[in-house]
Amino acid sequence: MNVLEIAGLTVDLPAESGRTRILHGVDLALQPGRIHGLAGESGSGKTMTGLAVLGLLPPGAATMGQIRLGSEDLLTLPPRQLNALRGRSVSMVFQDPSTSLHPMLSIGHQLTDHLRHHLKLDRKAARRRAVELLGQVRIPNPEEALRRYPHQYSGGMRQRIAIAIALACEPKVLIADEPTTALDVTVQAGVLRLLRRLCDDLDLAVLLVTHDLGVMSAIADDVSVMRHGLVVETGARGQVLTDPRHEYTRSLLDALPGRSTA
Ligand SMILES: Nc1ncnc2c1ncn2[C@@H]1O[C@H](COP(=O)(O)OP(=O)(O)OP(=O)(O)O)[C@@H](O)[C@H]1O
Repeated sequence: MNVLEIAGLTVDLPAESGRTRILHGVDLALQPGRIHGLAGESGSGKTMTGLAVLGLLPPGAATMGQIRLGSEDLLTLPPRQLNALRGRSVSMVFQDPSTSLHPMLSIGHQLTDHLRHHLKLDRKAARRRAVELLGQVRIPNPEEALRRYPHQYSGGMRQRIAIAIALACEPKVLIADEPTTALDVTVQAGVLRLLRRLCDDLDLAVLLVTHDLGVMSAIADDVSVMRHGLVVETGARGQVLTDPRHEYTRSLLDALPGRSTA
């Protein structure tokens, strides 16, 4: 069963000479408890696909197609309803956790604000839930962490905290856009394992945007490959990464060091 279904998504952005089409009819389906990797070269439209789901495309963007979440088409929802949905049913983790965490506010402040705003929890309940969330993403001493500030944590820990905030409202869908790209290689594996565990435990549907096929082969269940604003190949990870059908996927794999599908 698909929790999120993107069908024929096109996105036009304003350009000097009128409009430029950056997505040309993207099809993509996410299932609960599965990580769907979205690969492709820089500029192929991976990030724009994620932003379209969240209704966060650049100003002046025009869309066609459908993004179905349950019975709703996110592309036709009025802004207020889309706002309510964002961060609740669908949430996002970005490459650089310092862009999603406020440097001047304590971790507790940021987490409880989010919980009180979206879930209308009282102070005590929000605090309890915040401690639980920090434990879930394996932040040591969650009670104490509430009083600390983002700069007191390493990049990997900050990304875990950003993931905790993204999960605060128990979303059905998590979009993770290059979540480990800014991290040390040694820390990357831990964050990927965390995403895997959360996906399994919470039955989350995860869209993992990454240009790194190594990351993809480590944790994705399904893989889609984008090129020039289109998904050119979709399938189970094993099939796409070992027996690609599309020539472009083959060329991406052949470009990996020490690897050839020929
Ligand atoms: N704010 C913007 N205004 C206009 N065009 C944009 C904007 N942001 C991105 N684009 C264009 O949209 C296309 C898709 O970009 P997108 O960021 O989705 O690619 P990507 O696959 O995520 O690449 P990367 O791996 O480099 O992040 C590119 O051609 C890009 O130049």
